[in-house]
Amino acid sequence: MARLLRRIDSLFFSLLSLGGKNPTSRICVLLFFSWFLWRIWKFSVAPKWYPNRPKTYPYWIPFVGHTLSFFRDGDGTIMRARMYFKNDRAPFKLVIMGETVYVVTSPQDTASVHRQIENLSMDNWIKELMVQFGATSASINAMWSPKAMQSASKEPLAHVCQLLFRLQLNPGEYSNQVQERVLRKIHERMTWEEMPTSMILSEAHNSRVISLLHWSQNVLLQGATTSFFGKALLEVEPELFKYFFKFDESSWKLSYRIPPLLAKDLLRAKSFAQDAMQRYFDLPAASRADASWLVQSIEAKMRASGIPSRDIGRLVLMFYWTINANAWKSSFWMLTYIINDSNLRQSILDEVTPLLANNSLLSPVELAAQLCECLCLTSVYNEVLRLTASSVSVRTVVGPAAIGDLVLEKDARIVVPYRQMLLDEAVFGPDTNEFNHERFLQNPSLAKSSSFKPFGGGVTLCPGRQLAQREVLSFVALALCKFDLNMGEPLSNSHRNVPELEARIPCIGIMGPVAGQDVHTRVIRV
Ligand code: HEM
Repeated sequence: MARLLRRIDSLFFSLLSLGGKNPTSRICVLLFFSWFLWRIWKFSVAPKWYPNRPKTYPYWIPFVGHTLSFFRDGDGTIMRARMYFKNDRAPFKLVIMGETVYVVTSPQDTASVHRQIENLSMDNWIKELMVQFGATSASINAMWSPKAMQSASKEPLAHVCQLLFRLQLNPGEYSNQVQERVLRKIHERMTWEEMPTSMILSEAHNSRVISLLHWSQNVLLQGATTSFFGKALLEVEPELFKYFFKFDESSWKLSYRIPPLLAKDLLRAKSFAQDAMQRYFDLPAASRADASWLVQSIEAKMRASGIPSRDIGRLVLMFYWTINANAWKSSFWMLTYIINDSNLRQSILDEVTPLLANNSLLSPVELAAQLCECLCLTSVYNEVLRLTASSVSVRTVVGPAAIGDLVLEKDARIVVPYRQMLLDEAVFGPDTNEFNHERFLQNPSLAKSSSFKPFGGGVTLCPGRQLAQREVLSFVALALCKFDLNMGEPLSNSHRNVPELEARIPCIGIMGPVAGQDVHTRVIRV
């Protein structure tokens, strides 16, 4: 050891003499030497010194780490890191804006993250999001502080809200009520007369060319917004969807705390949507009596904790985002793939037409339940989720925690990017980057694979997964059976037969198409 130190010492002085007498060159040499030592230590010595810590994917600039490459192409960065470590799928470390982020890419390690409920917590991330959503510290304290404990179980209000969501959405009486409302709304909107004019690109007798993007957005958001919030929210702000979509497109900047100067688009859209929410919560309760049990219960508990309308609006926008960010995108991708393949479309029509012919006998919930039994339709749904979900779970290490033999640093962040498993060739086959509607049909057990987790897992497993599947399948079946859909002639450069998936921008749910790309569909009244 002493010899090594003497060598470094003499190397240091030889390098310093290289800089000559000029102070600037001496500083440069010194900086280079320090950087060189840092690299050797960080990526050659430390991994051997601490074999029980996850390895760091090498980077060039301290603090900056992988930030730039991650924001340019998050998924690509994670994949390159996985390949650098010979695809052994052991957890590894990235450095993003100076912060340690452990990345977990195997089903076994994901299950281990889900099991360590006490020491790997989601709370810090939710608290940060609340700050990013602009709630005051007094309201955030009210959501988390012991003073605001709401229930006999002594859980903070933030956890009570999570429980309320699960109660409303997990199968049971409350879930039936909300599903009935959402699905009925979707049925009402899927008629020739109810097509919003904003999505119609051209019109002739009994035939229209429409934007598939706007159709899926409009129907799915109308259904969920009026069912969860009642009529008043869209009456208070008829332009809400426009700003919500702008917000959703740039919402990744919020999750990654991008400075306000580089996030003006996000901040403008967010403030507009929050203002609408505040005006909604300022209305007398009687004019919002048709809101869901969930929204009424959350509001009552927040008011009881002294949270004002302004902050209720800010916090509830987070919930609105969770409810509305994903299902319309799955609907869009499903219809896109189906109308591009006439054999597939016919197979699905063969399955669903008899069910819709009995439509008058079946309630929307009963119909949706039967659609979920259609093998071809659900295989397409699963394949769309597999190919387009970029879902992540985010946790913070708050107590002693390990994954296998690897010990995790306290306060570090853990990210589980499920896409790394959803595209695993060893599980899903060599054509894993392609849409293959027969994949789940030929091998139904894939839907139960531990690598197929588009809805996350553990205690935070998405409680909205049943509603999501039912609304998406209802929309797709109604679109195919009530209209004759064909690929429309392109009316602008935005048309693509199959748009590109926006996989570069970090996303924490279903990915949308690249901005400006759409599908122009000819819809004929039948
Ligand atoms: C295709 C559609 C959807 C996808 C892919 C999806 C995905 C996810 C994922 C991956 C999580 C887990 C996040 C984590 O572990 O940290 C999650 C949580 C959640 N999702 Fe979904 N979701 C979808 C639709 C919905 C819908 C329609 C609703 C509500 C109506 C909903 C409500 C929630 C809620 C409340 C949570 C938080 C659960 C908790 O923390 O306890 N989701 N979702």
